Amino acid sequence: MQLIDGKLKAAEILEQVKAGVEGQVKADGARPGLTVVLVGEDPASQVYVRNKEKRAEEAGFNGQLIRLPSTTSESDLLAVIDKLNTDKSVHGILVQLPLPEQINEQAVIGAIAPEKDVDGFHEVNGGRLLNGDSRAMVPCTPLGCLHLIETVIPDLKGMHAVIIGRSNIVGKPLSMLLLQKSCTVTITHSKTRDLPNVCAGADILIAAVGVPELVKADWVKPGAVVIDVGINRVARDGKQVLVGDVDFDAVRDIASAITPVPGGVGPMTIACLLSNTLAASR
Ligand SMILES: Nc1nc2c(c(=O)[nH]1)N[C@@H](CN(C=O)c1ccc(C(=O)N[C@@H](CCC(=O)O)C(=O)O)cc1)CN2
Ligand SMILES: [Mg+2]
Repeated sequence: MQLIDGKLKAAEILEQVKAGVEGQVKADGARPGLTVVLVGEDPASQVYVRNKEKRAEEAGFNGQLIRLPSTTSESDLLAVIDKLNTDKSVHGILVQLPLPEQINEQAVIGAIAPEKDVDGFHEVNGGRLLNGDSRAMVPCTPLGCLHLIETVIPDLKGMHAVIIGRSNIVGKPLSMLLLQKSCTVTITHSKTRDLPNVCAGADILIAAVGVPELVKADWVKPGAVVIDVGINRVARDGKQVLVGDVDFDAVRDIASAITPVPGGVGPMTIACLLSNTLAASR
C-alpha cells in the first residue's frame, strides 16, 4: 500500500505558487492579494483561517484578515463584500464557512465577484465547471483530491470513481472534475441502496460524508485508490482524536494507495486556494 502524502504534494504546489507570485510582482509591480473574512469565533474556523494567512504570507501574497463579530448582520457582511469586490488590490475573497445562523450563506457567496471567488463556490463558477469552461474557479478540496489521485493514476480514462457524498463543495464538483478526465462516475449518498456493494466496484473511492470510519474493508476492491476527505473529531480512550470517513487500519492493506487523516486532503485545500488566488490575480 502506498500512502499518498498530501503534505508533500501541497508543499510542492506552494513552491510553484510562490514562484508564480514573484513573477506576477515583476510583471505587474503589484502583489497578489487575498482577503479572508471570518465571522464569529468558531474554534476550528479560527485555526483554518490562521493557517490560510500563514501559508499566504509564506507564498508572498498580500494577506488580509477581516474579523467580524458573531452578531454581524447579513447586510453588514454584504457591505464588506461589496467593498472588497471593487478594491483593485484584492484579487481573492474568501468567506470562511460555516457562517452564524442569521446569515444566509448562499446570499453571501452569491455576492462575491465570481472572478474573485477563490473558493469556487459562486453559482457562476459552478456553472462554468459544469460546462467545462476554463474560466471556472474550481473548489479547492475537490481540486486537491484530483491532484492526489493523479499522483498515483496519471491517466484516469475509463476508471470507475465512486464518490460517497453529494455536497456542493466536494461531491458534486469532484464528480465534474473526474468526468472531465473521462472517468465513469457514481455519486452515492444516504439513500443509496447497498452502499458497500456500490463502493466495492470502485477503482477510485472517495469518501466525503463526515461519518467517522464509515468505509470498511469489504467496501473496497483490492487495489483500489482510496481518498478520504473526512475530518471528524471523536473521543478515543478519553482523548479527542481526528479520524476520516475511512476505517484506515482496516482498509490500508486492501487499497493500493490511500490518503491519511490528517496529512492527506486537508493540506491540499489550502495549497489549491493559493493557486486559485494566483490565477485570479492573473
Ligand atoms: N470558505 C471555506 N470554508 C470552509 C472550507 C473551504 O474550503 N472554504 N473548508 C473547510 C475547512 N477548511 C478550510 O477552510 C480546511 C479544513 C481542514 C484543513 C486541514 O488541513 N486539515 C488537516 C487537519 C487539521 C486539524 O487538525 O483539524 C489535515 O487534514 O491534515 C484545511 C482546510 C470548511 N470551511
Ligand atoms: Mg487530511
